[in-house]
Amino acid sequence: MIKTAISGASGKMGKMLIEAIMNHPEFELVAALDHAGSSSIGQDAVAFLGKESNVKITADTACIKVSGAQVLIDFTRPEGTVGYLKVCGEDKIAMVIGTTGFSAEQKNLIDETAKVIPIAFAPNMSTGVNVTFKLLAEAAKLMPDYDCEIVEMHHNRKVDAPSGTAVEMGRVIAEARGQKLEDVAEWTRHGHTGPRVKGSIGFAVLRGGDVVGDHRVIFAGKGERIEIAHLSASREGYAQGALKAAAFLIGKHNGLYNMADVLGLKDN
Ligand SMILES: NC(=O)C1=CN([C@@H]2O[C@H](COP(=O)(O)OP(=O)(O)OC[C@H]3O[C@@H](n4cnc5c(N)ncnc54)[C@H](OP(=O)(O)O)[C@@H]3O)[C@@H](O)[C@H]2O)C=CC1
Ligand SMILES: O=C(O)C1=N[C@H](C(=O)O)C[C@H](O)C1
Repeated sequence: MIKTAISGASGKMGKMLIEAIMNHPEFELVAALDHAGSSSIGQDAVAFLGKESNVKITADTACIKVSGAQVLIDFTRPEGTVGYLKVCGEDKIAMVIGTTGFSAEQKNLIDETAKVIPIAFAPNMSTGVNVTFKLLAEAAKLMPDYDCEIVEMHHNRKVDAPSGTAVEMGRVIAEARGQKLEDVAEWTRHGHTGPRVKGSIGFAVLRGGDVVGDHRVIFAGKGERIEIAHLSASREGYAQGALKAAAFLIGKHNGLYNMADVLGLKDN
């Protein structure tokens, strides 16, 4: 059994992960965390499923080690992840990080912590999105002159934009074209923008309702367009991917891994 701790236990992904663990024969929930101000502190971690367990949601990060957790799965906020990185780095506990919206400095901290523990870090843990990254790299190479635009839509509670997935799609496309995303990204357009900058990658962000996560990449050329889209109908795929990542980390050397490593999608 893989002894697993979940942070952000009362969040949308936290609950999805706890449910996935309860239904998985190889995983055991040993700790559930949330931030000190959360109204969930002290509640049974599986109460939302109408069940009872001996795991109560706590803000006390010491419980990760005390519970015997082998891995912490974190879907929270960057500032929360930073705190958990410190604890897991000190206590030598592997981490799966699904949180998005990190600054360059915070990403650097993930890189540094991966020198002392194994970390799987990905803005999207679904198989479909990670296969889509590969399709996008191929499309970008085959259509170097096509205008590329990335459109994403998410629910009205999402706090970071563009989504981590959309940014990663942009990075994959830019790198396939031998560019750096920061050099070619058009993050927003408003007012008299002038004509489209050749070679740029444009982003459009939509927010509304309970949309789980839609990503559409458009390659537009003369008289034609190719669109590659991924649509999530539930969070199940993200949770199952995170459990695959957690299982992958057990026994792995320190280092930073992504879902291509976990799913065996790396080019040889
Ligand atoms: N990699 C992937 O496949 C996916 C990534 N994500 C990312 O995961 C993250 C969480 O998404 P989601 O579950 O939808 O978000 P939610 O807001 O539903 O859940 C986040 C959880 O983290 C808690 N939290 C907030 N601030 C902190 C903090 N400083 N320290 C610790 N915990 C904190 C929240 O508490 P409270 O509710 O009290 O604020 C809540 O319990 C986002 O960054 C999202 O983009 C989401 C889906 C898939
Ligand atoms: O916040 C979300 O909901 C999601 N966040 C991730 C992202 O920013 O890419 C993954 C997915 O799109 C859902």
